[in-house]
Amino acid sequence: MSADFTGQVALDGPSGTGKSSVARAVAARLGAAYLDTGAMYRAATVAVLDAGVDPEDAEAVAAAVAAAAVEVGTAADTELVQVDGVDVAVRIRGPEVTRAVSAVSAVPAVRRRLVDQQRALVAAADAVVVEGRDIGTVVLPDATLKVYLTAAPEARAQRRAAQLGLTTPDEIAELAADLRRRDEYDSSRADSPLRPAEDAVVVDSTHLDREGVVDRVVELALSTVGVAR
Ligand SMILES: Nc1ncnc2c1ncn2[C@@H]1O[C@H](COP(=O)(O)OP(=O)(O)O)[C@@H](O)[C@H]1O
Ligand SMILES: Nc1ccn([C@@H]2O[C@H](COP(=O)(O)OP(=O)(O)O)[C@@H](O)[C@H]2O)c(=O)n1
Repeated sequence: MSADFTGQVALDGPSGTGKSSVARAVAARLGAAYLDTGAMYRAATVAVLDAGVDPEDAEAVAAAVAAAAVEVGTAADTELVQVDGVDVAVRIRGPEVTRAVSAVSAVPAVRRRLVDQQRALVAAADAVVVEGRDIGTVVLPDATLKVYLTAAPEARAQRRAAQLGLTTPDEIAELAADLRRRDEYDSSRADSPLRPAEDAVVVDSTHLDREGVVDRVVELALSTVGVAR
């Protein structure tokens, strides 16, 4: 049994490496809460699009996000994502939001607002798994365990295509291009770029199945139990 883990697991990495599915399963195994910070940036993007704002207009983006109430749940077995009380759990995964989310999440005022919210949610939990891009580097620099998930670009594109039910070569090429564009945007932005924390354990999931990655992260988390930090 693994009920005795307390603390925070930070799980970072680029798109399609398995963060969401692994983080949820690890949280369930550890009896921990789960926080999907990408869902928060996606929900903020819904607010920006609904306000009719250009996602590249940083000032207008910051104002639109400041005026919206973004709410996410922290249970591993349900997905609650709301903007101003409206359920957007399905909409945040659509192509319109995916295209605009990197521009919205590069705006420092947006990040400050959501990071404050993320830290408050984390503080309310004895044990929590938090996934994103900057959890180990910025949001929780003292996390109990930091894992950085990687996978070969082809594997990531294939997984995402299967998840979205895309089959034609054109659709898959467009998706691979979108992953490259977001990798580049997220890694090169000035505020909180995507990169592994110095003390993160890097796990390459290219040749591991999902359960293999979950086992590895749970094992790493349990190895921290009883270890003073
Ligand atoms: N190790 C793995 N091998 C194969 N497929 C995986 C693996 N990990 C996750 N997946 C699948 O890949 C897709 C993308 O995973 P997801 O957790 O959404 O990634 P991320 O949150 O990093 O974007 C999902 O359909 C998921 O079930
Ligand atoms: N902690 C985080 C999480 C996500 N993001 C941004 O939000 C976008 C969507 O995150 P996500 O985790 O839902 O993306 P996928 O990996 O599911 O495609 C990323 O491409 C980043 O631009 C971020 O900047 N910081």
